[in-house]
Amino acid sequence: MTPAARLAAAAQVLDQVLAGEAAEKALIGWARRSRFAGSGDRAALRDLVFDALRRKRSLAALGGAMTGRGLMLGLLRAEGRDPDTLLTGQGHALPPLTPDERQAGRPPAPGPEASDMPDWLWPLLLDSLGDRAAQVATVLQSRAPVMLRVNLAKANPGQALAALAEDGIIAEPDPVSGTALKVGDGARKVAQSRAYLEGLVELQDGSSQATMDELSLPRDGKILDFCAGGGGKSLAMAARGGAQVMAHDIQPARMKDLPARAARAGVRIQTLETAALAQAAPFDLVLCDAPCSGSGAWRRAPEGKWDLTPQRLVELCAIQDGILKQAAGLVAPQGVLAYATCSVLRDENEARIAAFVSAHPDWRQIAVRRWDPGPSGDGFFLAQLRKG
Ligand SMILES: C[S@@+](CC[C@H](N)C(=O)[O-])C[C@H]1O[C@@H](n2cnc3c(N)ncnc32)[C@H](O)[C@@H]1O
Repeated sequence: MTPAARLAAAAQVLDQVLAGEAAEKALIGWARRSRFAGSGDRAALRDLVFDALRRKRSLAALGGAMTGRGLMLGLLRAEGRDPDTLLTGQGHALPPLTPDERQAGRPPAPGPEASDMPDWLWPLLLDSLGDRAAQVATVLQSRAPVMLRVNLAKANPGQALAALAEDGIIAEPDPVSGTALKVGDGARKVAQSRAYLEGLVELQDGSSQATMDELSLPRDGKILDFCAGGGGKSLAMAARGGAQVMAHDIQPARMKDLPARAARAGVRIQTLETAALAQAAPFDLVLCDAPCSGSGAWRRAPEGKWDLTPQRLVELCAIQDGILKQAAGLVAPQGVLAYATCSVLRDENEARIAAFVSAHPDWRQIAVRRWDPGPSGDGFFLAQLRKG
C-alpha cells in the first residue's frame, strides 16, 4: 500500500472508532476486509490509528474536524507535511482538500486541548502532578518504548542481549531497573525470538520492573499477587527466587496463560481461586496491583484517556478501597501489604492509602514511590504498609 492509501485506511478505521468501536476490533475488521494488505501495512496502519488516538483533541483542532479525515489532516499538519502530496484522490488516496478544509483548522489552545486531555481531568492532573502535569501529558502523546525484563531465573542481561541479537533484535540495558532492556530495532520480532520463547526475557514495562526492585520481597515464606491478571508481577517476583509465589484474580480466567508462562520462565506459581485464599493465608507479602484508570499507561491504551468519566473514577476508587481492605486481612502479623497502580492520579494513589490508614489505624505506610511516564516506562505508584 502507498503511504496515501494507508492514510485513507487509517481515516476509515478512525471513523469507526469515533463511532464507538474499540480500536483493536476496528483494526482486525479492516485486516479481514483487506486481504491485499501485508504485515507491514497492518503495522503502519495500527501506528497511524494509535498515534491519532493519543492526540485526538489537538489533531482535531489542527485538522478542523473530529473525523477520521480531520485527524489525519491534523496529523500531517502537526508533522509539517504537505497534505496535497497525500490527499490526491488518485488510486486509494483520500480526496483532495476542499476550499473549506484549507481554511479550517487552528493551533490547539494551551492547556487540556494542546495536552490532549479531557477538560474535567486537567485539574486532577494538575493537583496530582503539579508543574509536571504538562510534561507528563506530553509524554502520553507519543508511543511507549518496548521494554523487556530479563528473567533472572534463566539468564543475566548479557546472555539475554546476546540471544536477542541472534534474532536481529537490538536492545540495551535501561537504567530504570537492573532487569530492564529497552528494545531499539526489531521490536516486532520479539514474540517469535528464541530469547522470548525460551523464557530468557518477558515483555514488561520498565516502571513495573522498578516496582519489583522496590518491593520488600521476603527471602522465604509466601507471597500473594492478589490482582494477578495475566501474572506479569507474579512472574517477576518468582524470578527473584526465595519465597513461594501464589497468584489470585477475581476473574480467574485472566490467569489462564499463567501456567504456560511460568513453565517458559522456569518458575513455580500456584494460582488460587478466591475460595482458597483464607486457607492459604497468612502471607508475608500481599501485592495489590489494583485495577485503575491506567492513566500512567495511556500511551499504550489511549482510548482509556477519552473513555474515563468522573463517575468511573469514583467507582474505581471504591474498588481499590475494597481490595485494600480484603487484602489486608490476608497479611501475616509482621508482613507487608503493597498497593500499586499504573495511574498518576492522586485520587487512586495517595488518597486511597490515606483513606485506608484512616479506616485501619493499626496500619502505617512504610514506603511510597511514584514513577512518572517517561523514556523507560509508564506512570506507576507503589505504597507499602505494615501493621503496628
Ligand atoms: C492492573 S490489573 C493486574 C495486572 C497484573 N498484575 C499484571 O502485572 O499483568 C488488575 C487486575 O485486578 C483484578 N481485580 C479486580 N477487582 C479485583 C478484586 N476485588 N480482587 C482481586 N482482583 C481483582 C482484575 O481482574 C485485573 O486482572
